[in-house]
Amino acid sequence: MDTPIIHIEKLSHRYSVQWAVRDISLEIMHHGIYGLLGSNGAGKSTIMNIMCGVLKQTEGDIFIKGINTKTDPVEAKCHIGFLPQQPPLHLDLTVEEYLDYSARLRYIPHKEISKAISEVVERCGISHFKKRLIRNLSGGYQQRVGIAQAIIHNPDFVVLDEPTNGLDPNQIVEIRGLIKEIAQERTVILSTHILPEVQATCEYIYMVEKGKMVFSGTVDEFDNYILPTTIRVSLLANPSVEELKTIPGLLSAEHLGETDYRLQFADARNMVDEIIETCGVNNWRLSQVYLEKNSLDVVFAELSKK
Ligand SMILES: Nc1ncnc2c1ncn2[C@@H]1O[C@H](COP(=O)(O)OP(=O)(O)OP(=O)(O)O)[C@@H](O)[C@H]1O
Repeated sequence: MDTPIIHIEKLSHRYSVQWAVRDISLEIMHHGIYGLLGSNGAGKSTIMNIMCGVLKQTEGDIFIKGINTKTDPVEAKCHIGFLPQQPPLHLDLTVEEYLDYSARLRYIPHKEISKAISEVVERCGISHFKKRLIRNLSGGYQQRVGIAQAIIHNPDFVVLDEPTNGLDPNQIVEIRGLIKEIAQERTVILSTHILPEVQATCEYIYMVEKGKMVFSGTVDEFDNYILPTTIRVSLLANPSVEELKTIPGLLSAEHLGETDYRLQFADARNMVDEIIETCGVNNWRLSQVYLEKNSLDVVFAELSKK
């Protein structure tokens, strides 16, 4: 069997007396973007800091490509790239000087540093700013430099803590594009509490609340976490709500105005066929029918209560 890129086993962490992370386990086998979701104070940064070896866990183990971060931290860190919530930039260095410094920290052999810098600035779209002081770059470009330092040693596993925080909408789109590119050949875990970000970038979601894992699944599974119970229909024949009660399984119906109705079921997922059939038999002239899904905000709020 292949070795997972990251394997977390029963991770717990306590700051003095208070547990911030409790019994988290997960395993990632493939490249792509994985979202770590959770409200403020849920434990995301703590988990990420432990994954990257910035913080030593109270209990549990983390293996990066089979290497235990606790017993072989230096070897494990060769495979990890990290962009913390506060990018560790040196504002008075140029982009090139800073990346040279980052490369040395990553033990890239001296002869290979210049090539590594050229490749990473190209990849992150900052070649034209190589000689510029970091303090004179916009927030979006500073974030690109932060991502560049995280991947300069070509790690398989990259952790990005709220990578689009504080950026304007255009910069957010650009940084998301860059993250998608780098995730083609790596596993990227990013933390956020911005739900559209998860929808726009992630393939898989882990959600933590009060330090515990409350959800693990695909974005579609997250989307469908709360059972849809309502279906919207447009009926050109304008039947009365009373007449609609012949639809099998219907709990209640509401007339929303003009030709629009909301139909309520215990579980609305498989009711569309029944509705189409009943509308046909009664000649209600169905012109539109769709399942009303819960928004990601509603799912997030529901999971936050767990
Ligand atoms: N150094 C620390 N000492 C004591 N408690 C801490 C420390 N760092 C974090 N905590 C506590 O641990 C819990 C988890 O915090 P953490 O920063 O990991 O959450 P988070 O999900 O990253 O939040 P945010 O989205 O606000 O960054 C919180 O209750 C926080 O107050």
